Amino acid sequence: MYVGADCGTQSTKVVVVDPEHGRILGEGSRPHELIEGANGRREQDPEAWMHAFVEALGEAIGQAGIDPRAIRAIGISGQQHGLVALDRDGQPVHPAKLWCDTETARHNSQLVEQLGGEEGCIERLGLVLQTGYTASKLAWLREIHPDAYRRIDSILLPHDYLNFRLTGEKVAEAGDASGTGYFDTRTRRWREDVFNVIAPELDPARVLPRLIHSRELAGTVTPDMAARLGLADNVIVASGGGDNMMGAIGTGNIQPGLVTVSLGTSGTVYAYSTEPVISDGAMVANFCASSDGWLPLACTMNVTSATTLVRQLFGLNLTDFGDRVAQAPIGSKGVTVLPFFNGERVPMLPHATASFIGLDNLNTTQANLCRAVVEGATFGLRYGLEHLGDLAQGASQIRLIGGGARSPVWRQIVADVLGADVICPRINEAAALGAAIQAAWCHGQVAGHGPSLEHLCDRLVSLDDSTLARPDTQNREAYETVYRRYRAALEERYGVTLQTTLRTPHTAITGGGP
Ligand SMILES: Nc1ncnc2c1ncn2[C@@H]1O[C@H](COP(=O)(O)OP(=O)(O)O)[C@@H](O)[C@H]1O
Ligand SMILES: O=C(CO)[C@@H](O)[C@H](O)COP(=O)(O)O
Repeated sequence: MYVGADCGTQSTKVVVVDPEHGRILGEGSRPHELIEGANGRREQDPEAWMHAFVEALGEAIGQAGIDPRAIRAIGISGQQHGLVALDRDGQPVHPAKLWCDTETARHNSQLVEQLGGEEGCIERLGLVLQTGYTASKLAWLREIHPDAYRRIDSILLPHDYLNFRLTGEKVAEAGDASGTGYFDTRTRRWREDVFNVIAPELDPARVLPRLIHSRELAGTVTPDMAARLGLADNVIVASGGGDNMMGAIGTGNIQPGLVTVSLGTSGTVYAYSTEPVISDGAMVANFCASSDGWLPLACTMNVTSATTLVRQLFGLNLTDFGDRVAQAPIGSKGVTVLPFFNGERVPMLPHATASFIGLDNLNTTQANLCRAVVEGATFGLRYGLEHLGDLAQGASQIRLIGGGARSPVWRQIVADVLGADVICPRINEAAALGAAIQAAWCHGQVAGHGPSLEHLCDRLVSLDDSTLARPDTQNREAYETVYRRYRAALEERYGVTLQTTLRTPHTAITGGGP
C-alpha cells in the first residue's frame, strides 16, 4: 500500500492506494487556517500542515480498513513556492509566507531589476521571477524581520518541510525547486549566484537543501515518527513535489498531448513538455516536472478563493451556489468580474483588486453575480491557456481537477470557454494520487525492479465518464463575445493585452488571442 498526501492552501488531502489491484482504498482530509493581513499578507504555520497530515492520514487509513504497517512508501505533494525558513533546531523563524502572498511585490520588482529585467531572469533561471515565488519572500524577511533572517539555518518549500518532518532529511527535487526563483529550470540546478543577490549573508551551500532526482528517496520515516503514525520500520518517503507537478502525475499528464487544469484555491493550466520551454515573458513558467521533463504552467491566483468569497457573501452552500450559477445565462446578463481579490499573477497585477463591471438595476442578482465570478475565474484560465500556445491548443482533452471540478455547471463552463472536452479523474484529489503514484514508482526504483511511471499511471489514473463535458457550439460562440468583453475590461482597466512567444530549442510558438 502507498500513501499520497497533498498539502494544499486550504487543506491537506491524503489517499491510500493499492497499485497491484489498481484501487484507491481510502481518503482523508483536514483544513488549515490562513493567516491574512494588510498589504496582501498570506501566511501559514507549518506545524498546522503536519497536524493536518497526521489527522488526514488517520482518516484515510481508517477508511481503507488497513493495518498501517502495510504501508510501504509515502509521497508528499505541496502548494508551491512557500518560504519555510528554519533555525538550527528545525523550528520556523517566521510563519511560512505562501504562494498567494503579495506583500513582497516591491521586493520582487527590485530583484527582477537586479537580475537584468525579464531577459536577465530568463537567462539565469529559465523563467521570470513572479511575486508569488520564494525569492522575494526571502528578500522581504531580510528587510522586514532581520532578527528572524539572521537565525536562518535552512530554507525549504512546504513539501520539503513535510519530508523533513517525516525523515529528518533536508532535500529538494526539481519540480518544486523550479518555483523558488534561485533554481535554473533548464539545467535543474540551484543558482547560487542568484541566491547571493537575494540573500548575500547566507551561504547557499549550507542553507539550501540537497537536490535529488524525483525518482529518488527523500529518506525513510524516523523511528519516532513511525511510532506516532503506527507505521512499520523503514517506510520510504519519495522525493514528492509541487502540487501541480503531482497533479500532472495524478492525471496521467506525463507525456505531451494532454492539458491539466486545476480549479483549486489557485487556477493552473499546464502541459507536459520533453524540453524546457522558454517564454519571452512572465506568463508561462517553465517549471520542471517531478518525474522527468518539464511542465510549462500558467497560474492565476483567484479561482475558488474568489468564488468562495462571493458564495459566502450571499450565505450560500456549495449546492445553492451551483444552482445560482446555473440559473443565470451565459454572460451573466452583462456582468463582468475581474476576480483579482488577492492581486493576480497571470496577468501580472500583484496589487490589483477585484472589479464588478456592468451592474445595473436589472442585472444585479445573486445568480448573475455568482455566475459572473465563475466566468471571470474561468476566463483567467483561458488567458493562461492562450499563453501556452500550441503546447495546449493541440491537446486532445483537458483533465480537470481541484475542488471546483466537483461542480457540473462549472465543468461545462470550462469546456465551453476553453473549447475542449473536459473530464475529471475518478479521484478528485489528483495531486495526492500523483504523490502516491510517485511513492510507488520510487519504491520500485529503490528495489531495482519496479513498474515504470507510465505503467503506474495506467493502472491508477482512471477517468470518470460521468463528468465528461463537451463544448457546445452555441455556447462557445456566445462565450467568444463574453470573453472579448472580459479582455476589453482587462485592457481598459489595466492596459493588459496578450502577447507572448514560447520557444523550445526546436520550435517557435506564437500565442495570439483575439
Ligand atoms: N462543487 C463545488 N463548487 C465550487 N467550488 C467547490 C466545490 N467543491 C469544492 N469547492 C471548493 O474547492 C476549494 C478547495 O479546493 P482544493 O483543490 O482542495 O484547494 P487547495 O488544494 O488549494 O486547498 C474550496 O474553496 C471549496 O469551496
Ligand atoms: O503557485 C502556484 C503555482 O505556481 C499554486 O498553484 C500553488 O501551488 C497553490 O496551489 P493550490 O493550493 O491552489 O492547489
